[in-house]
Amino acid sequence: MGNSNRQKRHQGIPEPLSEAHIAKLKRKAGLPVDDVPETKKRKAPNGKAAKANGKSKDTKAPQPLPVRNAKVAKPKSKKNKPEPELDVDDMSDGIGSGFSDEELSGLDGEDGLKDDFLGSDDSVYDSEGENERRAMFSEDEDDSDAEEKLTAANIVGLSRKLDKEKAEEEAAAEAELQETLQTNIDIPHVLEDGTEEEQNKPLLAPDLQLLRQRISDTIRVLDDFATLSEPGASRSEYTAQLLKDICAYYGYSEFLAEKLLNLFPPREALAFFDANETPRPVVIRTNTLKTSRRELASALINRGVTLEPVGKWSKVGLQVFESNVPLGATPEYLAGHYILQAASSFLPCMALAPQEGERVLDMASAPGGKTTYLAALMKNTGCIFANDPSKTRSRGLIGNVHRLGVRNVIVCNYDARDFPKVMGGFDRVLLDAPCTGTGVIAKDPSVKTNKTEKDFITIPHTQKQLLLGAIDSVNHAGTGGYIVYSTCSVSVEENEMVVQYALKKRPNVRLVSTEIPFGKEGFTAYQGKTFDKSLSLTRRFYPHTLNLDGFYVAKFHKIGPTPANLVKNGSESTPRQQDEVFDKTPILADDKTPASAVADDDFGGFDDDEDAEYMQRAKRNAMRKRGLDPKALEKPKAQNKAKSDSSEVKAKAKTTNGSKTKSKSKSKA
Ligand SMILES: C[S@@+](CC[C@H](N)C(=O)[O-])C[C@H]1O[C@@H](n2cnc3c(N)ncnc32)[C@H](O)[C@@H]1O
Repeated sequence: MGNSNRQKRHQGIPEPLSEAHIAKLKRKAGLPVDDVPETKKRKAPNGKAAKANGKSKDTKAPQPLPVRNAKVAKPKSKKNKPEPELDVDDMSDGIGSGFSDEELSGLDGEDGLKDDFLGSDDSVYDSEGENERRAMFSEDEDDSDAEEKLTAANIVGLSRKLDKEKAEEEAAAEAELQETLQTNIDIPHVLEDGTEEEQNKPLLAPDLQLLRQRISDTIRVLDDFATLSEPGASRSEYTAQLLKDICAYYGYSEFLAEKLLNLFPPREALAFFDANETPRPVVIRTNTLKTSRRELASALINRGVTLEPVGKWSKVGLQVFESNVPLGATPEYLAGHYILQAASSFLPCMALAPQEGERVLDMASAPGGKTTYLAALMKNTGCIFANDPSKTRSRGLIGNVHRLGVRNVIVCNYDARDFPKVMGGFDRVLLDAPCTGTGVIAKDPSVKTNKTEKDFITIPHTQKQLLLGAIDSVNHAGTGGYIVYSTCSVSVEENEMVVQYALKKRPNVRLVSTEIPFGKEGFTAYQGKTFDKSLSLTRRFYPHTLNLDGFYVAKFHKIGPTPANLVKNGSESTPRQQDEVFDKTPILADDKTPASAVADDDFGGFDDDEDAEYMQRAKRNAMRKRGLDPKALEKPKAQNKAKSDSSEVKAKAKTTNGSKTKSKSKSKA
């Protein structure tokens, strides 16, 4: 079995829906059958080309003029390929473009996905051409025409005669077709009969096969509404029926099904709902801090694990095709040579592109899949603050950091909305935001029913606050100044609307390319709302096109400090940030103030006051770099002293109060 077939089976890209039935009906009615692959007909001897053109026997379709170069038929055949509205270009750019990874070649005997990833079969066009050429010189040709054919002078006349005949026959066929259209067309009966009350009765045991058929029929009608809709029925009636059936068939709340249905054209929506029923492939990320992909692949293959490269775009990802061993318990896993991770999780890290030696903040980091990837990209240099307010989830993060041999991470537990108050000056910030999870329904089907309208208000609200915090924590003047915002949701409320909000509230940031060469562009308009044009630089990833989790990635560049008055004046400011802006862009060592500029000129002279100012500035910078609030320096010494005196007294009092108190104060320390 080739890679592409395996990929299709395991990655669960939904099969395009069968059009055979409607094609049959259309042929019966003498309608052109544009969307049905004609593979079999093309292979038929003597290439009955009239059939391939969608004309039935009965319509006495004219024979086509002989075509010497059979390849002219090719574009037409291509047009006739089934069109499941999938992101073919994206697939070929991304996963499907062949993993000719030198590291892996020969390890599992697979060259990766081929160009026929979607099952296109160009070879049929060649065989069609061959048949047509043979028919042209066949002994069955009419001898009575032979003389005319051989007379060069008659060629023009003959050609005109044939053209005329052809035109007449075509006109007759068209008239017949119109007549058939009026009388014989088989319109699927999709809309439910009965009163509204009867229609709303829940189906106790829905017949899934019938439901599926009706969903397919409804989508066909919506695709070709003018021809296939019942007289007098409106498009919205069909859409309502589709929504109802999708809820019953896949088990979604009507609220969520409608939200998701609105994201796509109906046929693509069906592919999306189908893809949510199939698990995404198991993927492992090689921990390059400890091993290479080649070494890891060979070790796992020796253990009976069948692997495939995830894609050209990831030099570390390996897709697990089959495994007889538990992947979370192999010696390689325990030694930290890999982590089990969704391929989509690579994307925001790749977009952030942290550099060696930088200072990075991972704002919502547990359980650390992305933190540890960032650490590997930075080759364990620089410093990553891995934050997550959930201490329980942070245990997983700490476990991963240790297991994977990461040495440049500091774990902290803040609500990241407060982060700019805590510290700043980061070169890059990753905000992999908490979200509704509408991109990972395959992993967590409870999302189908447990997400309410309220969630799509409160969660985006938090996301907006977090994103402003991320922006205000970045140093615009250093090597980076980048912020990546990502969610595993496909909803516009959590993606484009959050990004649009940040652009409005922080004019000191711009969207830049994620540099991810696949995925769909973010929306620049949606349901009557328009967003900044630069939103097209953000990327949407869908399970039905790329077989990745549904995911969203936006990358910002900060080009200046946040104006201090901005939040106060903003009409939609969020409650937590109404009072102050905490832009922690640090004062750089080489910042010139008028005082220091004078000092430069006065080289050699010493001035105690000036030195004190320098020292104070250096202390403030050092505190910021250590993540401390430099305002603490400004507290009057006397007050500090009084405080420390009183705490000394308290501590002394405690030590005299027996061993229990002693151990308590020790553990506090
Ligand atoms: C999508 S998960 C992060 C996954 C993580 N980046 C990884 O790759 O392993 C979202 C995280 O946001 C955290 N979170 C929720 N509210 C938060 C807040 N106010 N500030 C920071 N993190 C928060 C959750 O605890 C959760 O761990």
